[in-house]
Amino acid sequence: MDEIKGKERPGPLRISAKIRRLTGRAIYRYDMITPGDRIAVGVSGGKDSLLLLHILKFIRTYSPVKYDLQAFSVDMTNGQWNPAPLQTLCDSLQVPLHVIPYAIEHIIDVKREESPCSLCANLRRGILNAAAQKAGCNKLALGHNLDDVVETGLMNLLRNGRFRSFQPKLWHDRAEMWLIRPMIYLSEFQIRNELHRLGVATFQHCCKYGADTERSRTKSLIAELKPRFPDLKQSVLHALEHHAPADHWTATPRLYAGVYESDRPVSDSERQSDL
Ligand SMILES: Nc1ncnc2c1ncn2[C@@H]1O[C@H](COP(=O)(O)OP(=O)(O)OP(=O)(O)O)[C@@H](O)[C@H]1O
Repeated sequence: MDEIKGKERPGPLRISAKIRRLTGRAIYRYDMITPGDRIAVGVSGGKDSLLLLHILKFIRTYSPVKYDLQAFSVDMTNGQWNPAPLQTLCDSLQVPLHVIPYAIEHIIDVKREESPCSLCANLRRGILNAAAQKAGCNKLALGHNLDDVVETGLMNLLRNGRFRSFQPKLWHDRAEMWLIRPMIYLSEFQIRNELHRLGVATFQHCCKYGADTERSRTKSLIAELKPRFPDLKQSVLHALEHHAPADHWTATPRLYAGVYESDRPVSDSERQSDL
């Protein structure tokens, strides 16, 4: 159980103006939602995705753009996680819930994976895409927040030498599905505060790999830097959104052994940079 405690209340909760504004900005700027969308929300029972579900449900009550919502939860323990609290919440919001049991933890254990978070996220995405497509959805909404954006950007920069983070909106060819991330402008702090204010409890099972990962180490690094660079997260976000072509270093293309330097094959580690 997460530390946020509270009680469930029926119906959509009234989301604060600031949270609505920041979510609305992301949705508008990246054209995330259009009339008639059938949106699958990936819900883990954790803080981000629970707030995302509440936000999308609430926005729907007043937005002229009408869309359908369904919740999808991958049970990574393959049946040992209790989905009852999530079911109760979804019933109160009148959002259909699909629980998909899958032995992701077992797969990670067996593979002795070096970067379990990356494998887990990829497996989960595939499972969610397939389930959402089967249920007739055309978009999958995930609860990545501003901290996730910044951590991913810095991890890629420091580990892979490329400054990039995940996209706010992305087309998945194989699943024929849009992936949208409406919470990219919300910090973890704002999300926790909003859940406290709303009195929403979280009920995510704990990941045994969560404590010591590349992401948790990057989080600590950002916390260390924060006193010296109070605007660090906004600066990283700004850099991602305003990368100017004029900032590129444009080398003169040269042939090496018949291959242009710019056409050289991309290595595996570079390819895995979308953590
Ligand atoms: N087991 C799951 N089932 C369905 N969707 C999931 C699951 N785990 C994560 N997601 C989706 O992917 C997003 C990013 O996952 P991540 O592992 O980064 O979780 P997180 O930052 O802890 O988010 P949350 O607080 O929602 O668990 C989540 O916000 C959620 O939308």
